[in-house]
Parts: sequence; structure tokens; C-alpha cells
Amino acid sequence: MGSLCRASKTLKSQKYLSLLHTYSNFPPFSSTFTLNDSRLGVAHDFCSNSRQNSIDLAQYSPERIRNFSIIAHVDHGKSTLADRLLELTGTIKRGHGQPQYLDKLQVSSYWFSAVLSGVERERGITVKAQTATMFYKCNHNGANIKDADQAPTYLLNLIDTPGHVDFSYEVSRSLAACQGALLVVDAVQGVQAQTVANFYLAFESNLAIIPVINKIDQPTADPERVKAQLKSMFDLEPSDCLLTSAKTGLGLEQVLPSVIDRIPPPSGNTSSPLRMLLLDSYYDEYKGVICHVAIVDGVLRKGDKISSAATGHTYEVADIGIMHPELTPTGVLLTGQVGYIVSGMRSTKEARVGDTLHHSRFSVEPLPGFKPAKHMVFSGLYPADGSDFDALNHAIERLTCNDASVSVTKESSSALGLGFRCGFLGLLHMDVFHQRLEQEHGAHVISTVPTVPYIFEYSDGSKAQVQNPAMLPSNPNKRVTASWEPTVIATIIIPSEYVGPVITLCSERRGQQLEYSFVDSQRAFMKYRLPLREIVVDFYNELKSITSGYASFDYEDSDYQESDLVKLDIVLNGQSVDAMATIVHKLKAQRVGRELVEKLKKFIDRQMFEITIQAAIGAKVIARETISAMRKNVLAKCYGGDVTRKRKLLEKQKEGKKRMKRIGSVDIPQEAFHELLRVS
Ligand SMILES: Nc1nc2c(ncn2[C@@H]2O[C@H](COP(=O)(O)OP(=O)(O)OP(=O)(O)O)[C@@H](O)[C@H]2O)c(=O)[nH]1
Repeated sequence: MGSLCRASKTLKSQKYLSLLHTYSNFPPFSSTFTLNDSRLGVAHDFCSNSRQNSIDLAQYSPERIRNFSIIAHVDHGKSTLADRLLELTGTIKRGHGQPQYLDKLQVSSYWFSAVLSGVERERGITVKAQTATMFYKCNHNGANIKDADQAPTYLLNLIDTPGHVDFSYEVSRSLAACQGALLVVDAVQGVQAQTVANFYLAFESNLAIIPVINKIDQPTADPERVKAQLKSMFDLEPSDCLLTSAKTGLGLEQVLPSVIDRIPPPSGNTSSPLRMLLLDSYYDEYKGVICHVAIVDGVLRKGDKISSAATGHTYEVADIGIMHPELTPTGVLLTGQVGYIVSGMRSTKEARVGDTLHHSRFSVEPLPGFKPAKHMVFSGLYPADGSDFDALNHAIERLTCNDASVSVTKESSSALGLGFRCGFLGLLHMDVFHQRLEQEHGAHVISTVPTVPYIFEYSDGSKAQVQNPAMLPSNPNKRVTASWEPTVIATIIIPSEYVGPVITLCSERRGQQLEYSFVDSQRAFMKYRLPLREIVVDFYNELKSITSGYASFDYEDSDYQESDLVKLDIVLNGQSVDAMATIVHKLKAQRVGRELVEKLKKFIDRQMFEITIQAAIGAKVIARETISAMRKNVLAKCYGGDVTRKRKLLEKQKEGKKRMKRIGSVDIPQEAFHELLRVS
């Protein structure tokens, strides 16, 4: 890359970008060149022509295919790098009408607008893994530059992965279709917790791993330090590390040639009966269910009859193609290729992720599927206004069409009426789902305190999984005799000066230290076993705040451990509110109870009568607050006879009331429920 780097220093960014665009199709180590080199024209033509109208996939045998993912800790630049590779291969237009380089948000809306939500854009995190096919002419084996036209074209499938702990399930799903991965590490931040987790996911899947040290344009970038970390933690050779800036384009010309050189082609058999892995699915209003698939063996054509190994259901392939990056019909998909099919499935529930699809006329050995998504957090969702139940039902159905990782069952609460118990991959996943319900479907939702799946044993010898405190029996003849809670193994990486506060936080959260070592002279690495309950509620935010944002955190689920659990009830004016009950460790019950009643006191307005708020374990009250009586008259300050103003105030009050939930005689604002979610 020497010549390109030298040249780049003298170029303005726009020119530099077009140079990059051009040069990407040539050997990275070839002789020096000048800006008016005739090579630029040749290659640029290729790029601008790469969005072919009709794509003939037949020429892409497995040797000319590379399937790879980009994995990284959150914000290390996966999506930016993905965008730049798409630009570089002409898969999307450079700039896309934007003055600056594309970032993932613009590209995301360009890709699967059906899948992506405003929430994702708003939060700047990738929630849903995305796939795109690129065509790339590569003459990388040192052939003469004049051979550029004859250089073989490769079909590259890039699978972007989400970067938040809640979605590590999506990461492993993406990796199943890949033979290699770009492990992106920020040149300033170095190895972080998810770098470790993602490395091991890729390593255990036997993927070729290409380390990419990104953000080298940052003034404080220290690629040498990061190389040393990668060597000491993962035994990755410093000489194998690519140095890039996805922002300025520096070093990007090495990425795709390295993908072709270092990642093996897919190994399936073209002449074997068809076996295809169902990677993902989403619902499109016009086309119906669209499945993302990887063809492991054989060939699939439009019109073929296929069956699901999991359900035995049979379908006919009505449309088939690649994501380039929009759906581009090709009529066929061959061994090693990744693409989409539309086959008349009615709902994404029929499209089981990890399922093997095959020609109906053959029976095949199913491929190893994925571990099903585990629901780590459960919460009740209720319409703020009981009469909106059908609307909420409809909104949830629409949303789960595109997010099959949410589990939904109907439930009822004596306080909140009819609602749903939903299972999520984690707290962020839950927040995103709520926000989408409100933003995209205008639903006003009350959610109950999140719980994790506990196991309880009763005096009659029975055992049950409990995802809802209301499921605990009130019958005195069926007492709880033992209880277990799920735990996780958490990896935490922090600058050494924060070790003390982090140890304190973890022990407050009932953590047990398993490992304590150093990434390098400045950063510590710790492993803790923590009860899942303790991390779903605000652990990450607190960890970030006590470490000035420098901590990185990841977790994987682990075993159940026996634990002394109790049900904590909230009682309003003598009436127990089932929707506010929670399950806590006995030792924490006092503190949590106190916090809950204090929060409620803050959020419940004074009413015309006195309100008592109590936290109780069984019959024993452990915390109590009182809100004294007061009549709230919105017209009190409205002197004179301005009828319109009075009406406006009353309407405003009525609107506010809609967001209130009446429990017994007490009006509770929606925000009070939201606040309870944050009590750990
Ligand atoms: N200076 C600099 N900033 C970069 C570079 N690459 C990405 N960024 C910025 O880093 C931030 C995060 O980049 P993303 O590409 O969104 O990171 P990500 O890893 O995809 O994040 P998630 O999707 O949330 O996991 C954005 O503000 C980018 O503009 C780079 O090479 N240099």
C-alpha cells in the first residue's frame, strides 16, 4: 500500500476517494503511479458499471466467491467500513447525494428500509444484521496492470453484524454463512470486551480472521499498541493487521484483496442435492416473507419446489436473487452463494432461522442449525388505555413480523387488564421494541418491571420456570422451597485506574470474580459471574458512568445458581398492584423496596385523598410512603370567563388522563411505570 499512502497525502479528499475507488481493483503492492495514469479510467469504468442490469451468477463457481462478516466492538466502525466497501465496488453510489461520505445510517435506509427502524437510526446502532453482494475485479496476484480487463471478477458477500451485546445472537447467525471475518478494532480504543467475544465466536466457527485496525486517522491512534494487544490476546500476527481509516479511506485498498487472498472459498458441492441454510427473514408488504439464504450444496432456481427440514412444509420459489444491495432477481442461486428467496410463506414464523431448506423431491441430512435466540428479559406490555388492546395487539403483530426474536403471549393483570408478556434478547432490545411501538404505531404502552426466567421449587415437589412474579402461587399450602436464577459470565475491560469502583459495583450486584488480568500496561481485563437480574437493570449505564464511559462490557449466558429469591409486592392504598410486583434477592429486598416507593411517590400526583404506597414481602411491609390529599384543579389559576381557554385546559387534562392508569382509585402516570424499570 506504500504508493497509495504516499500519494494520498498530497490529494484532496474528493480526488483521493476517486483514486481509491479506482485503485482498489489493482494490486496493492504494484509500482507507483500518478494521478493522470490511464489505469484510473479503466478501473473507474469497471466501478461505475458494476451495477449490472442483469447478473449472470453462473460464472461464479465457489472458487470465485468469498463470504465474510465484519465483526467488532460497538462503534469501532463496522458499518462505516461496510459502506466504504460497497462504495468502493460501485455497489452503492459514492456520496449518495451527501456532501460527506456515507455513513451506515444513510446506507441502512437504502438497504432494507422495510427492516430498519427509525430507532436504529436514532440510536446509531445496528440492530439487524444486513447482507450485501458486491462484485470485485481483482488482479491481486501481482499480474501486470495491463491485464486489468482480464482480471477475474469475484462475488463477495458482505454480512454486516450488529454491535450491541443484546444482539450477539445475530452475530453468530451471520457467521454461519461465512468462511472469514474482518475483526475491526479501533486504533484509539484498542481491544474491547466485544472484540474478545466476537473473536472467540469467529474462532470457534473456524473462520479465517483478518484483523483490521481502523480509525488510524485519529490523532491519538496507536496502531502499534493495538497490534501488540491482538498478538498477546489472540495470537494474531502484527504483520497480518490491516491499517485503515473507514472515514478518510486510508488503507481501504488492501481490504478486499486480503479478503480474496486470506479467506477460503465456500466448500459446498455443486452436484449434490440442494441444501440451503435459512439465515434470516423479514416481512415485506408487497412481496410477503423474504428469506435470506446461503446455498451450502446444489443449485436453486426460480420455480423449484422446496421443503423445510424443520416443518416439512413445501413451497415454490416465486422469486430468487441477490442483495445488491437491493433485492436483485437472478433466477438462480448456486453453491456458496448468499441471496434471498420469496416462496409464499405467510409469516416469518414459518421461516425458522437455522432451518435447512431442500428440494422437495430429495431428502437431505439437515445442516447444523443455530442455537435458538434465548429470551433473557421478560416484561408485560399493556395498553395505557384499556380500550386500545386491539390496536396494541395489531401493532405487536406487525412488529414481530420483522423481529421473530421477540416472544409474545397474552396475559392479564388485575391492575392493567389485558396485555402481553414479551420476551426479549436483552434490555436494549426491549427498549427498541417499546420505542418502535410508540413511534411507528402510535401505541401508548405501559410496561412492567422486567424479570428474568427464574426457576422455583414448591413444597409439593413441583418445579416451574417463572417469568412473571404474578405466576408465584399465593396458596399457603404451596410454599417456595428453593429458587434458582440465571447467571452470565461477563467480560469487562477498563483502564486500570477504574478497577476499584468496578469491583465495588460488581460485588454490589452480587458478582463473583473469576479472572483478573491485564490487556496491556494500561488496561485491566476482568471476568465475573453475575446474576442476569443484576445486569438487565441499568448495570451497563452505571458501569459506563463510574468509568467515565471507558468500560467495555460483554456477557454470555451461563448456568442457573441457587439463590434466595422473594417476591416484592407494591401496595397502593391497601391494594396490591400485580403489575408492579418484582422478584428480588432477599438481601436486596429492603433497598429495592425503599427505592420503588420513593420513585412512585415522586411520580404520582397528589389526589383528592391520601395515598399510601407500601413495599411488602408477603404480609410484611418493608417500606412505606404517603402522599397527602389535595384537589388538583386545573382551572384554579384561570380567572375570568375565557371559555376557550378553560376548554383547552380541560382537554389537556383529559389527554393527560389517557396516559394515566387508574389502579383502585389511584391514578398513576405512565412515566411511573417507566421509572420502576430502572430500579435495580
Ligand atoms: N475518525 C474516524 N471515525 C470513524 C472511522 N470509522 C468510523 N468512524 C466513526 O465512528 C463512529 C461509529 O462508526 P460505525 O461505523 O457506526 O460503528 P459500528 O461499529 O458499525 O457501530 P454499531 O453498528 O453500533 O456496532 C461513527 O461516528 C463513524 O463516523 C474512522 O476510520 N475514523
